[in-house]
Amino acid sequence: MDPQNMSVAIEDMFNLDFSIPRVGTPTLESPLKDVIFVEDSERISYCADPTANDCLRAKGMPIPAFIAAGPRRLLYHDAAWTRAAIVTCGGLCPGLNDVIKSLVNTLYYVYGVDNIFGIQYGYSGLVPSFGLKPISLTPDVVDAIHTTGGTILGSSRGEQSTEEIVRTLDRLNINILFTIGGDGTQRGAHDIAVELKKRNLPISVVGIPKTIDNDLNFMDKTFGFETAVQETGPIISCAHNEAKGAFNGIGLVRLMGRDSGFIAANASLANSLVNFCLIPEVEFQLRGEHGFLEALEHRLLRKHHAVIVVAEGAGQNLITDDSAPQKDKSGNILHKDIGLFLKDMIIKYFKERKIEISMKYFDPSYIIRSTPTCGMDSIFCLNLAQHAVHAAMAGMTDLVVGNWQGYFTYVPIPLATMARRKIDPRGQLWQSVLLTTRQNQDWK
Ligand SMILES: Nc1ncnc2c1ncn2[C@@H]1O[C@H](COP(=O)(O)OP(=O)(O)O)[C@@H](O)[C@H]1O
Ligand SMILES: O=P(O)(O)OC[C@H]1O[C@](O)(COP(=O)(O)O)[C@@H](O)[C@@H]1O
Ligand SMILES: [Mg+2]
Repeated sequence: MDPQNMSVAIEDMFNLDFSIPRVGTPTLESPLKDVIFVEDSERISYCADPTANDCLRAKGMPIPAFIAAGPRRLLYHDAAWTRAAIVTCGGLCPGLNDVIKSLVNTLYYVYGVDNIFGIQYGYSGLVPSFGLKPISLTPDVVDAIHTTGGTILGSSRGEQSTEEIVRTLDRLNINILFTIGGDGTQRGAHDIAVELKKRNLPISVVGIPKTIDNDLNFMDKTFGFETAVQETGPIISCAHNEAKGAFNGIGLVRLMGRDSGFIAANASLANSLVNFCLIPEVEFQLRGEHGFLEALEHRLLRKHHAVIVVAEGAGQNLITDDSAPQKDKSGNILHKDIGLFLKDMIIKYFKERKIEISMKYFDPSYIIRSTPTCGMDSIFCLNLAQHAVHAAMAGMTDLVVGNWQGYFTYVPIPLATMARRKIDPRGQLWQSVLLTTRQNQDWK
């Protein structure tokens, strides 16, 4: 089993439905030549261990497995008549433009779809009262967009009426909607797919999962994550330089990670200059024998410098101000700022102890997420988009493209969004962070 994935209990795995719905029966011969078509019966097992699967088989139990991604021999949508729309929602993430470009190129060059529309500013672009007209997308328009960060379509948060979105898709004669976004976006995409089914409208809704926090379920990684980790390199290096450049220097770096600390944990491994990594999944105390501040003091006495990486969702239980919890327009809880809180607490603690320190604080969150992708991530975006187009043309709907143990998969949206993926404190990733930072050496 995935040692990092605590979110879905193994006993619940057997009750899950891995099948992907279709908007209709595919009957059209695919125009693709010289490719290896994938049958719907081809599966990617959830559990990589063949012995475990044999055990399940022997007991007559179902083997949890994803439908394999890839081109289908028979299509539902007729390329000549197909009108496809692409929307990007939620926060920015490296790779949005790579995905848009690859969707357009695959639709246009591989399948021959030449009516492709970009929906502006997220789901608001599908609500007429916002007055945002779809823009026409061609290979020429998207030619070099992968070299810039952000999204050429714009994005947004905030609730929009599913009925209105569906009415717009119907009025625009859209056959396929590609939704590039995180858990919120894909929940919205599922609502759209349900409403389309209710109205008997054969429009495929296919998601490409975006989350810089890497917290979507049933996928090993999401696009942009690798770039985000890479982008932390120069910043952590600067924090280290600042920390070493002064007696008792402290470099404190706050990274994104609302509820899951994957960026912070992986950044601590990729840049093994980090001495303390704090994540939402592992609670800690500030003061007392087992407190973080005592541990930091212990470290400073030994080495006279320290680099701390804190994920934005870490230590929320420590911030006990009376202000009401805040939410963003999409209903996501806005965490209190653990970075600034820790900075103040550290300064106060050492002042009380009359120990001179030099505190340097870094918050690179928006710098990291608005950059273009790095090499492997660009390839990942390209592949995700190609598989999204294969699924859509075959008439599949209500799915996101995933990647599981190196294989591309089609994941039903309700599965991908049923729970948030988090770091298992007993799993290999966190254990490796502890071995690398050796933070428990100071932190008893
Ligand atoms: N539970 C939900 N059901 C339907 N739509 C949702 C839901 N949560 C968010 N959305 C919509 O999806 C869009 C993006 O959601 P958001 O949470 O901001 O970003 P992300 O997709 O990155 O999680 C917003 O327009 C939001 O209204
Ligand atoms: O400031 P914004 O635009 O609301 O976005 C910030 C949030 O977006 C996130 O990056 C999550 O976005 P993802 O959907 O990409 O996972 C959080 O880590 C962060 O709190
Ligand atoms: Mg989200």
